Amino acid sequence: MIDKIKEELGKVFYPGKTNSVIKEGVIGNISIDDGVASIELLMKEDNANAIQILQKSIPSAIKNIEGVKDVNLIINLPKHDQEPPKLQHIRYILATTSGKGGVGKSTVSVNLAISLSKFGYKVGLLDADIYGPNIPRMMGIEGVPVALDPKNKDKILPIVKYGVKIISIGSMIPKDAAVIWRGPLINQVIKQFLNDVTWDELDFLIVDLPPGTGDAQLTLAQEAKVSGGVIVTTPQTVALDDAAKAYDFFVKLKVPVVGVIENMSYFVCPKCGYKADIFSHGGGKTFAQKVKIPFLGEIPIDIQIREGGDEGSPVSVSNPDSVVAKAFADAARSIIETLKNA
Ligand SMILES: Nc1ncnc2c1ncn2[C@@H]1O[C@H](COP(=O)(O)OP(=O)(O)OP(=O)(O)O)[C@@H](O)[C@H]1O
Repeated sequence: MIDKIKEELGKVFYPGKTNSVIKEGVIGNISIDDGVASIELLMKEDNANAIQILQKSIPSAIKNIEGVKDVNLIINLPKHDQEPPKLQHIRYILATTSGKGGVGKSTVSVNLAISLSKFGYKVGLLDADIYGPNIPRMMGIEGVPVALDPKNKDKILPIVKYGVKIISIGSMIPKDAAVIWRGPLINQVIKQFLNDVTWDELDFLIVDLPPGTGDAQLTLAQEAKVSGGVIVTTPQTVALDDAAKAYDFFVKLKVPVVGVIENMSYFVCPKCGYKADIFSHGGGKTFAQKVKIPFLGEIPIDIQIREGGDEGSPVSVSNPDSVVAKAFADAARSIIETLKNA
């Protein structure tokens, strides 16, 4: 069967090249165990676009071979001799990510940032979701333009709201403008947001990454030493499958993962108190236990969260004593503990 797999892989083009993945030399070990074909992908370049294409094209090329029930693609990124630099003025960089979109990653980022700021820490929030920058709306700074730093015209001043210093591409482009970003531009924006913003001294910089395993993740991990990755997921299987991929990518990028947070974990009817597990329940905790990382808690589906996000007044500000605001604060506390013990 392995010969047949090799034959099929010989027909899969390496993205942007005229050679197959076999000829490009990016296929490592191939094995079969109980119908699951494990294929090692030995990337020679940090090319998130190529990885994303191959994550689809390789499994689809071999999944119809007789006897193949499933495909497990093991991605190896190229080795970098140099460690990413530690940004001296920032004590901890936290990166929030999710496998799937719309699971509440930005909601978690803003509420963690506000919780940390309320504990007395100096906090920055970098919106690296270049394709869908939601942070300005959620933090109530939509339409507020960024300004150059009068003390250093090469730098941009972050916008301060709820005690958090914020930078987002959403503050630099007209609202509703559709932006087409290619990999190198995304890299450039993230580099500039890290280095050309007057953050001053920060205890925490929270980086809200786009969903998935793309250029933003790669660039961040190369440009700065990330202290901890936070995975946000909803409890249903499709979201958890993608969360596992996001976790795997952090591991490949040598980003220590400080925990998983299960958002939209359950719903309690405000009228009758009935608890419904709309998207199932508990998968985030099970996943955290499986890969041995801290579980940061369950955030219920709550109308205050959605309203707070839409109105630019996150629940940690508008209703700090609510169950959900306390859950975000508890998650922030767990992260601090993990970082202190690292
Ligand atoms: N626990 C929750 N209860 C109710 N609404 C929520 C909850 N979490 C998030 N939402 C709402 O769901 C929507 C998506 O959330 P959010 O933008 O945080 O997701 P995301 O994962 O960052 O999405 P994207 O894929 O755009 O990056 C928002 O309207 C938000 O207010």
